[in-house]
Amino acid sequence: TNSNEPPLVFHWFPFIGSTVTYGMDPPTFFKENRAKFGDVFTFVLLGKKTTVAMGPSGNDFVLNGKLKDVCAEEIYTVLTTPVFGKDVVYDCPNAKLMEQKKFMKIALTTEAFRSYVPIISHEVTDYFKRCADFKGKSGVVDIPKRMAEITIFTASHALQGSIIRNKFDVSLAALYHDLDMGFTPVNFMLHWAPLPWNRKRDHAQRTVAKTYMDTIVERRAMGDADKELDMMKHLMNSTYKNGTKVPDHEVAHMMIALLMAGQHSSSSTSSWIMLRLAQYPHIMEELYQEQVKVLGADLPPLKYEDLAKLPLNQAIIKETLRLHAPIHSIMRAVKSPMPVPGTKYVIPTSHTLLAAPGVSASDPAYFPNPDAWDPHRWEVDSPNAPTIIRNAVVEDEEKIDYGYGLVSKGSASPYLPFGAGRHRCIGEHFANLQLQTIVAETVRHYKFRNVDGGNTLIGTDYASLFSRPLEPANIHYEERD
Ligand code: HEM
Ligand SMILES: N#Cc1ccc(COc2ccc(/C=C/c3ccc(C(F)(F)[C@](O)(Cn4cnnn4)c4ccc(F)cc4F)nc3)cc2)cc1
Repeated sequence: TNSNEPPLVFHWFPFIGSTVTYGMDPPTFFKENRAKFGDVFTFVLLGKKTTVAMGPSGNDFVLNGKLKDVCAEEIYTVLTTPVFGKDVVYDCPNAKLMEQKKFMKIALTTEAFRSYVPIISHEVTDYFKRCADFKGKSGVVDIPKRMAEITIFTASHALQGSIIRNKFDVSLAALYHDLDMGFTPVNFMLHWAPLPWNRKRDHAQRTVAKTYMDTIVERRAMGDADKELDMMKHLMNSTYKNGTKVPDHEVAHMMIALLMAGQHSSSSTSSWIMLRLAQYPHIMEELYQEQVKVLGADLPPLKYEDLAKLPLNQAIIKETLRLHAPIHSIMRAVKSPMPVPGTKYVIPTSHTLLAAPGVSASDPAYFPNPDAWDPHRWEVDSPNAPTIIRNAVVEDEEKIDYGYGLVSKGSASPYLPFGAGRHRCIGEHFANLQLQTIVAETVRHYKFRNVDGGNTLIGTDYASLFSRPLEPANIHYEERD
């Protein structure tokens, strides 16, 4: 390596480099090499020199990089464009993505959220009634499979509107599965290869996009009779700054992108939540008591306003995302040599940059007893409260507007499950609403515990694009009388 490049992780074979050790368990790989080299080091990932920049300053370096220095679409487009479709997200200039995020964000209003809570509650209750795996008063269930179904129904109905939800019968669900097959890290390399899953992906993308485009035509014909407050309706009526209306195919492709985003992130997170509640049944009991105390023993149907009155219910999602963030590696291409502040390193354009916000989220310097899943740590006076809260240093987080509203730069924060800066997530509030409603509804129906009654937790599968629990992950459920 040149004198001013970061240290290179030792590896035996060129091209393969550290791909396998990294790919099997990224967090361990990051932690072990951080101990050796500090917050900035380089490793070879499928023949590409990849420089990791960790800790709050590393997160800032990568996530708040200037447009002239770092590029997301160059890395991600090979993976996302065949799945989402052309002209959206990473298949267009960043300025166009910023406008698309503005359209998406405008549709995610409080008024829309108010209508989503009963929709999601109903989908969850209905699912538990219909699902064969939950038919007995008690039993064992493979929870990730069930949560994948619950999230696709709740997300498609709320985010995509009832017409698409009703089309999510067997056919669309099967097509969604084929689309999903193309959403794998192997396609960072083999996206072009005429492999069976890539042909299925391409057929599914065309078919799903056509279903959406037919629905757009259907709804346009309905005119004012169509009262639903969903994303599709809003995107159909959006116009770019240069005056052009969003074309139907771009609406369809953005809807697929949002479906994929929402599905993978929420089904992984909700699976981890349920596994953690089975690991710690007393927390599930506390959640139930919190609702009884705040909403009354008759537990009236959940409303949007109720969610803000259930702090432990909210803390469950925060704590689960702290230890189980679905996106463990955020990557950028380097477009011009980048000096790393406070070091002598200059990252050349031949490298890829990688941010791993999850590493600082389990750093004892910021989170005492970091590996403990302790939702109470988010209460201010808890012994495990994050350092930033304990010092009551309420950083007036720097905010910046990239064209889709003010977002926190998050530059000093050790907890960034939704990213930060230009590419920050716009689905955070929807995800929290969806997950909080699913959890609040579930604790009303069931008590969970590990099948063996112990307090172990299953391992993580890092081989797919979003880290998620290894499967099958069985838990024991018992109907709450
Ligand atoms: C627990 C749930 C979720 C988590 C943890 C999550 C996480 C993230 C992260 C880390 C990023 C930044 C990616 C990068 O910088 O390369 C991101 C971006 C994004 N997410 Fe999410 N997300 C979640 C749910 C959602 C949902 C429900 C939607 C849509 C309704 C969504 C849509 C997006 C979009 C459009 C971006 C912008 C990508 C860009 O600007 O390059 N996400 N998300
Ligand atoms: N051999 C081997 C071998 C090698 C390596 C490995 C493991 O290596 C890696 C490396 C990097 C990554 C990156 C994850 C990654 C990035 C981007 C996206 C995304 F773009 F898709 C997303 O952000 C997703 N998203 C956002 N919010 N919710 N979902 C998104 C944005 C907008 C949008 F509209 C829709 C979206 F859904 N998704 C996932 C995963 C695994 C294993 C094996």
